[in-house]
Amino acid sequence: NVSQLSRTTYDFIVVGGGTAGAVVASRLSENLNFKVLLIEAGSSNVGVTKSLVPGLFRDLQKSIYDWNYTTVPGTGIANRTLDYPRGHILGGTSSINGMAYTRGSRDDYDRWAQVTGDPGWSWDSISPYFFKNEKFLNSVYDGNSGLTPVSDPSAHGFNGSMFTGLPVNAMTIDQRVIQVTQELPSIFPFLKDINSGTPLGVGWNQASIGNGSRSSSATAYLSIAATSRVNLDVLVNTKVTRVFGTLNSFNFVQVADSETILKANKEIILSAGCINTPHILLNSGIGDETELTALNISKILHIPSVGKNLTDQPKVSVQYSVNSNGFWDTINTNTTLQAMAMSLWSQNGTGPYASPFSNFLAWSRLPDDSPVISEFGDPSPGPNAPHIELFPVSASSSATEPGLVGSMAAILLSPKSRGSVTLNPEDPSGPPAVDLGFYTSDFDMSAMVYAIKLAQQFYSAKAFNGYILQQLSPPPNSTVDELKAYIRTSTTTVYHGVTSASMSAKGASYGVTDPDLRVKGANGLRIVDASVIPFIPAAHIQAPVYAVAERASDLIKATWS
Ligand SMILES: Cc1cc2nc3c(=O)[nH]c(=O)nc-3n(C[C@H](O)[C@H](O)[C@H](O)COP(=O)(O)OP(=O)(O)OC[C@H]3O[C@@H](n4cnc5c(N)ncnc54)[C@H](O)[C@@H]3O)c2cc1C
Repeated sequence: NVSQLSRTTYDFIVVGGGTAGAVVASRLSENLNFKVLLIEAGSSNVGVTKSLVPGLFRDLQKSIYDWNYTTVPGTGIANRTLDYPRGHILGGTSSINGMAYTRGSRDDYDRWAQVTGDPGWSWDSISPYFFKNEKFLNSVYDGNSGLTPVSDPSAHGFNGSMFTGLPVNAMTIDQRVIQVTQELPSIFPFLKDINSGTPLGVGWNQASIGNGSRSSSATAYLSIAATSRVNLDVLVNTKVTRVFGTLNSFNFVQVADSETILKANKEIILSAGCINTPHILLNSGIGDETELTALNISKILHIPSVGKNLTDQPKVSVQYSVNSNGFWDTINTNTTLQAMAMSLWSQNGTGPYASPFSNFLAWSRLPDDSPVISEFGDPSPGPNAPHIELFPVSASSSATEPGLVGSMAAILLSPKSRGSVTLNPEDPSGPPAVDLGFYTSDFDMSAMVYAIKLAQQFYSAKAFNGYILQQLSPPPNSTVDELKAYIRTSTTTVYHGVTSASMSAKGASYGVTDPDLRVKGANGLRIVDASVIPFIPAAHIQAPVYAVAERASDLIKATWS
């Protein structure tokens, strides 16, 4: 609580104790001369058991641990709205996410370096930060099929902060997935390690789970730092409403429901995530001047890119009836099994609840001679980067429709479409308008049609004979137009929003921060979270965010040491 703080002036104030913010606060407070304040709008993660149990991660959505955003109706998705969860708890979205831990391709980061003019963002430069983030655990897989999940040890850190590892529970289709890589190696080659920098093929999933429990930025970076360092204060249940100061020294923070103004002598670091960081900036008068004026917000800095270019990856599911109960559906439909799973997890972190949603991820590129690329161009950063991700799940894509169903999620990793975060004119300080812009680019729609066909190819391998009975949705033999209609009416998202306050090259006429993540034109204000990512990587986003936060911490320390 603000009134309990022993001081109101710090060296650094980190706004948002989420994935990135917890890392930055923890790393900065390693220097005992720095007084650091971390402000989180949500509650503490301590005692929130559901956040620790991997198999219960969906229960955190639409709870008090979620900001509960909803997108605006999307023209490309049949005017539907989508839920847009964001973590409202220490650890932020890393405390509620699906825990897949993937870095993307080396080409993704080399493009970041190229567009920002900073070689420090290249794959070779940022890789040490991936290693610094992770403590890869050798886990034991419980399958009796003779399979052993594999990874490449040279691609991993073993002494970092956050637990990562391979699957521990055998799932119904594991053996068949491996058979697909043997049967169709030219389309679905086996990939030894999904985090090697060249993620093309089918590999064992890696997740931010250790000893059966979720590892979040709060459990990994804050639990020890916050309790043992007198130079780090953590405020929870405290919402920052705006930041202000002079352009030479942007160093004051205002919070809701308090008269107290907090001051950062050195820097304010905004880590409120891809929706709330632009929301705070806009409410602070940093954004497009015309749009701010229309909302009666005094312009402090004209930066038109604030809230623009929001990028996310659309997801569609292909569903099948299958002849045996899948791993998750068996549990999701049976309360006795659920109680047993919880009991096993509570005793020693084992059992089905110690698992993420899928044991495999598959990545693929559109062929070089694809008509989709010749017609619309190639938005991917290079030949090592997949356009499509598939993850096969031995369950329905929706926990609310369980049964004898298997599904394949098809994700477009390299969308061309862009959305936005804008203030609600009726209530600028209330929830912003989140527009994902899905399928406003024709590339995305055509690439998603290809992705569905790729998913069908996967499950039509002989390896699935005797398991897959019938394609349920989209209807088998759908025409391209029917597939497009299915895509529009069933697309959801993987919640990987980035780029809403992007970094760009020094002196660039677009972008919000310089490559060192300082807001252009405002001394003392930095952004460190998913918003600054200049192009979405072919990845689930937490590992990239962790690497950004680790590097940013070093940049900030170097500035002030
Ligand atoms: C349901 C779901 C599943 C996902 N699954 C995966 C997955 O399996 N793998 C993966 O890699 N990624 C996944 N993601 C995405 C990934 O977790 C996020 O992209 C990433 O964690 C974002 O990190 P961040 O630091 O930018 O923001 P966050 O982690 O969201 O941190 C922002 C923090 O700031 C706080 N905050 C916001 N506004 C204020 C304010 N005004 N005042 C004070 N505090 C504030 C928030 O409460 C939050 O704690 C998933 C996301 C969701 C929603």
